[in-house]
Amino acid sequence: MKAGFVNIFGKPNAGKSTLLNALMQEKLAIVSPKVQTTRHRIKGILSTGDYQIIFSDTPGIIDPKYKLHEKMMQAVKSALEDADLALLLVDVKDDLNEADQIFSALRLKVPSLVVVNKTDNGSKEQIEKATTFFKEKKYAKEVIAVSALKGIGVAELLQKIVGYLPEGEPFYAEDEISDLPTKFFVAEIIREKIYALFEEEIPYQTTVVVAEFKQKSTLIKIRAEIVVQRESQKAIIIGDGGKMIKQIGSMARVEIEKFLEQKVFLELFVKVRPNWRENDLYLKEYGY
Ligand SMILES: Nc1nc2c(ncn2[C@@H]2O[C@H](COP(=O)(O)OP(=O)(O)OP(=O)(O)O)[C@@H](O)[C@H]2O)c(=O)[nH]1
Repeated sequence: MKAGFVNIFGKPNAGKSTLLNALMQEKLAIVSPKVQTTRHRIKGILSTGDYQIIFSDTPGIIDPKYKLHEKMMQAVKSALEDADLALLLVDVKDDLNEADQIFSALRLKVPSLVVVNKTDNGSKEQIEKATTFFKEKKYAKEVIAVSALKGIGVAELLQKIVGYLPEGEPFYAEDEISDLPTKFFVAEIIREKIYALFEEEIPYQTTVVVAEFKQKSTLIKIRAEIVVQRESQKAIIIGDGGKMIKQIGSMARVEIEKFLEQKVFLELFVKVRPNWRENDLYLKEYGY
């Protein structure tokens, strides 16, 4: 039996969450075309009869600009210290030198595999160039090209990962897929819909908290709060005659029901918490 911890690093938008979901064959991490969608370390636990891998998706590596960013980077740093293997993810079209600088600066002590992602989106030459480039780097044990989105190369990557895991007993029960509470995933699904429905700034000003999660006879009643920084943002989230918040609610409900495999009654409220991104108490309350 093999068991170990694998952490996924990379710049915002490299496709870390998509790769985690592809490896897990389950949607755990939310995905959006906007950068900095992931704010926490999300663990996905993949168990078979032969191995258990505990994957951890990290927020993209960035320079902290506000306190929420600092918390996000602490999540990256804490991930550096506790893995058996690191996956360094890079978009095939990214600036390779810049990615190299970021990966070198991590000073990883654990073995790492460079994963060149989005091969469906790159030419043969680009894929080869990126692969050759990273093969020469000291920190790269191996370089693997994948498309997380299309699932190309993901099974091969999984095989390689297992090869680097230490022998050991599983850390979690076989039916656990994450160490994060269900409430967290529900809030994340709602947050994903906000990323999908709103332009530029709104998603970054917003967080979601599940205030109530109750099993009633035939359904689960969920009350969630969408937290924004200003009244004007509240008005945008609600929309004309409540149009937008209804849309968030109906999109999120469909997906939450799929995730929980149960009928859900979802109530959404918007709360204004001035400057929550800079406030330690709020950040703590919202799980950062
Ligand atoms: N074409 C293509 N797009 C991909 C692939 N993997 C991810 N994407 C897209 O890239 C965007 C970012 O993907 P995410 O998985 O959210 O990226 P991330 O690295 O977790 O991003 P952060 O949360 O900002 O750190 C999304 O629009 C994905 O659909 C891929 O293999 N091919």
